Amino acid sequence: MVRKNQTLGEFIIENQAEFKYSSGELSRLINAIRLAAKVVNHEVNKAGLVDITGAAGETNIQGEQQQKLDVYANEKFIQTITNREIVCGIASEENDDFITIQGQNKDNNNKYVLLMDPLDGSSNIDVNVSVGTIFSVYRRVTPMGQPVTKEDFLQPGNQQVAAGYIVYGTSTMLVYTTGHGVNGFTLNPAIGTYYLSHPNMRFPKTGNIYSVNEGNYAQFPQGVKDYIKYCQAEEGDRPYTARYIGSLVSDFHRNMIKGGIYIYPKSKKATKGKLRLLYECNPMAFIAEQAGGKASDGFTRILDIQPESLHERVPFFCGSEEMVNKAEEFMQKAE
Ligand SMILES: O=P(O)(O)OC[C@H]1O[C@](O)(COP(=O)(O)O)[C@@H](O)[C@@H]1O
Ligand SMILES: [Mg+2]
Ligand SMILES: [Mg+2]
Repeated sequence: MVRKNQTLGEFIIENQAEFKYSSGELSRLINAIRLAAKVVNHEVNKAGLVDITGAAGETNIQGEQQQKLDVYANEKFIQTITNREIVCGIASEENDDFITIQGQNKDNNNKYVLLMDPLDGSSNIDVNVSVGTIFSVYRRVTPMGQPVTKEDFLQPGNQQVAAGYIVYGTSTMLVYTTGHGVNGFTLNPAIGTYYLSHPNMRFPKTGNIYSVNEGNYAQFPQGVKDYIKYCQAEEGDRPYTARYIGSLVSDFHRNMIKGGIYIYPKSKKATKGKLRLLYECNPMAFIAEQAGGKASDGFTRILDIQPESLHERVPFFCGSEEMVNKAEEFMQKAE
């Protein structure tokens, strides 16, 4: 049941009651994510002060320089969720391999695995531009009691039981779905409580915003070049407006509210695109579809792609349904 300004805690409890067989584990997991996000939010708000600025000095498996806030957020989410024994495994952008979580009695009786991008939009941390956290949850496929395996993480996105993101922007919001629509909660920092500020979020069917890093234009596939030219043409309701923050979460959030499309295509330097299927594209695609939007790699529905490795990348076209359809049309035509 949805009531405006309901707190996130109330929403979780009231919505769990709707699922007769629910054991409360997913609710406890969302609660733990809510808590970890508050801790990380506190540090994000200090970005710019010496101790939290700049590189951490390590390179992650993506070959990217880890920022101090990448490492901090990763540790806080893993710690908060491990301490509460709610999942049997965690995979993160910042960890080479998945982590097995055992209960106090060394058992493996938790049924969910969590995949996450602890800090999204890392290039924006030190320049005071909004960043985020992205998460995705699956039921394990291996039998209870056994340690998790890669198979528990390499599930197609259409098997997700929950997905969401936190955007640390002008305000801090937690937006998530459990497959029954998308709801957004804004944090009141004075009292540390999230309130339901955006019930039942929906992507407008179309819009006039396109988000793509045009600096890579020369390297883009012909279909993407043609679609960008289409967006810029002086015809009908075009030209559209170009908006690109460089934080997937923030660009997605704006486009979900105003109507728009975000594209991170493959290019000569990024032959598979840049974004990671498991903890960036799958969760955002699940949210997009639950909000009436669409997500593909230009041809195939993101949620139907069978993952092969933890950190694999895919091209990403996501946003208002009619705009993604149009972009796909150009991709197919240029094939
Ligand atoms: O600077 P580029 O190549 O446009 O890439 C920006 C994209 O990369 C990302 O920063 C990748 O995410 P991380 O910051 O989590 O690595 C996205 O948030 C963003 O949309
Ligand atoms: Mg990211
Ligand atoms: Mg990241």
